[in-house]
Amino acid sequence: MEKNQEVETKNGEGVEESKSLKDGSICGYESLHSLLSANLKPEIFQEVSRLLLGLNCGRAIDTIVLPESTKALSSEHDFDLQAFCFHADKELLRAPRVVRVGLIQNSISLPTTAPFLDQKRAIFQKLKPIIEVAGSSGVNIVCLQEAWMMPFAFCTREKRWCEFAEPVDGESTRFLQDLALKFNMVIISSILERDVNHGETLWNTAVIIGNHGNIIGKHRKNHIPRVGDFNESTYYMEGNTGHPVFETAYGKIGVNICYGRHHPLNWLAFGLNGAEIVFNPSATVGELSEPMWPIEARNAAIANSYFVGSINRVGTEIFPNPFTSGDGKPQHADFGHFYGSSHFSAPDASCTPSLSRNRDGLLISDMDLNLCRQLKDKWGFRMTARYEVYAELLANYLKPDFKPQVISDPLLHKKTL
Ligand SMILES: NC(=O)NCCC(=O)O
Repeated sequence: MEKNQEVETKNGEGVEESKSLKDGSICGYESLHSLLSANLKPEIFQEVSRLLLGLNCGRAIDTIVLPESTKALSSEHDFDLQAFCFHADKELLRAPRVVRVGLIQNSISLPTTAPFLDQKRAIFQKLKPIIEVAGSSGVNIVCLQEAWMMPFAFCTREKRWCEFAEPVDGESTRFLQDLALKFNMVIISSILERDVNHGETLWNTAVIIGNHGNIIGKHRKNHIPRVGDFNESTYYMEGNTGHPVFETAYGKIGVNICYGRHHPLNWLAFGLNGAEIVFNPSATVGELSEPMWPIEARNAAIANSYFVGSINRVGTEIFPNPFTSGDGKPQHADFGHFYGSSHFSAPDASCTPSLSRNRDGLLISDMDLNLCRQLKDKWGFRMTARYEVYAELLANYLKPDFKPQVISDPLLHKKTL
């Protein structure tokens, strides 16, 4: 996107007005990367990128040049399209295991006042060409954002939004199963689930659709936020599916749904179960979490020697009835801006630039999964970790009579003479 000229306007005091709050851009740029690239001298930009994005196999992360016809489709359907490649070192006894992975972020399509069925169908219609571009670009595994099939209405606390919930084999899954089969692609679909066999209970669930259009399994969100307007505990309970890793045709994958990314032990559990890629389908807003966003996933990728694919919703969703945040501030009708910025992190501490902060997008990356074991061999985190010590601490911590292990300076509470 071109630098938005409006950003130059000054307010009464001659202070540059921030456009970021108005259109979701960063001072008129779609992403931090595009802002830096447009404003820094090339040699300085290169050095800044090295520090911000790290190096993969000793050099800046490679981009993949996609065909012009693919780029034309992204223009036609107005979504950001970027493609990268994570390499691994060549091994003597193992062939490279390169998979192509995609992340899709999107805004909702119709206002939240439209009939529910129209809203859902409009999202399907918007996503189809993006998923098709992923499929025709050879993407093996694609992950959609959290609760992609509905507006993120959990801020409202209104129960009528529960109508969007679907069984694991419901309409949204069937829509994606056709695409998975057509493109021989694994699809991770994060939905609001209605478990009809257990009293119509609701869950926040990722459905893993195999490349033959089959349902491999599901995972339910482990950690439910109780922060800001994320009133999700009004709708569903903490998940009961553990930390499953799904062995697919293209590698072992796990799904750490949104708020689970703040819990290092949640990330660890997917790693202990052998995940090679963990997806983090999310819905989060700028004011609350943007400084955390580039750090947590990257840290998880480093600490657990796997790849992470982070996906965030995009846009501002406005609801019919205003609500308050219980903080004494005025009532409002939206969550704030979902800032997109989907990206990949690798076990060697490198990461891709982020997708747009204010537009739909498809991020593609090739990744050689051999990098996971290579980083385990290099850093040995699995060997240097002291699981038995942590296990003992956690077991003690869970006891009602737990006392924190604090050794106080004996002089601290002595009266001075
Ligand atoms: N959907 C969700 O869990 N959001 C919580 C906010 C955050 O974790 O940034």
